[in-house]
Amino acid sequence: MAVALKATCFLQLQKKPQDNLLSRPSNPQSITISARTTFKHPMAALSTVGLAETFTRLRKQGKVAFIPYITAGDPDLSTTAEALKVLDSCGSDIIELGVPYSDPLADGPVIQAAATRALAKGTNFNAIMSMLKEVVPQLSCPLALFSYYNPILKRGIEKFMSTVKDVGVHGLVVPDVPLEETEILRNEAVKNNIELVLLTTPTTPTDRMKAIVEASEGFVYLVSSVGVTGARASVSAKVETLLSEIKEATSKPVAVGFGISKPEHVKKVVAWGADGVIVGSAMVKLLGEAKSPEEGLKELETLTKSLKSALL
Ligand SMILES: O=P(O)(O)OC[C@@H](O)[C@@H](O)c1c[nH]c2ccccc12
Repeated sequence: MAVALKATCFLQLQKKPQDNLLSRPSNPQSITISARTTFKHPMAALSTVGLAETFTRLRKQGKVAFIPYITAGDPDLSTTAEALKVLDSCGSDIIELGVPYSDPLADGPVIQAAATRALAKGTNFNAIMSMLKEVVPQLSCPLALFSYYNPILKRGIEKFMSTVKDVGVHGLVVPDVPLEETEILRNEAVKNNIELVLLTTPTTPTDRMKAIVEASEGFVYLVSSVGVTGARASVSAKVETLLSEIKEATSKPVAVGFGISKPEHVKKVVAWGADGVIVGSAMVKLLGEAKSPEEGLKELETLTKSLKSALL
């Protein structure tokens, strides 16, 4: 609703731009437009809101963030572009987009297979960036890029960060960067106004968890269970304790991922106090294993709506 309201306000302001550029809109909910503002796309101004700000807005509304993950280029990049729009229009609050990698150590069979298919199709970082340059201005929710550490080092941290920023990405998740090396990554991320999200797990020692939540930007990613990504029959009850321990250490929002694939999983994690729920493998499976891209997109929409409705 809030996004629709803001979009409506924004579109109203758009009606006669020459009248609105300098006037102060009467409705305090409307966005104040300065003479310097240039309009790329009616929703473009909305996508300038980052991860932390998104959580702040949702917290004020008493809402929990719905955060889907998909692998770029699976089944192909044009379907990825459409999937981002579907996920956005179905009410995703943040979207995680994975850069396919040949050695995805933290991923289970579903996302590993997606990465293999995407790489086999020739998906590469530059092609993903070109796609995002077109698609991000059409999204109303922020994007968090998912990449393993090695491709970032190979491209050069500075170059990687500035390229990602240029296409309008707000966040970055690097699941395999050692905490000791996040400082370098964080410095470059901050320079480019990118929010570097760090992960804590059920086996992370308390002191290390505290250092992670202290350094994490945007939100804290709580990995719900040991092992790799993949839909589970149920979400570990340990998440409840882990969430309260983290919330004692920080007021930053905490989103839970790994294994979440059904509405009942979402309800449980919300009841335990999560600020966001992350769903990856269940989404990736639908997109990558469907008979056609169109069918995959339809199934993606159905699953997103059913999981999102569990949040309301
Ligand atoms: O796939 P799952 O079990 O729904 O978990 C989310 C996960 O896919 C996504 O956040 C993710 C994709 N690749 C990762 C690697 C490490 C940690 C997390 C991830």
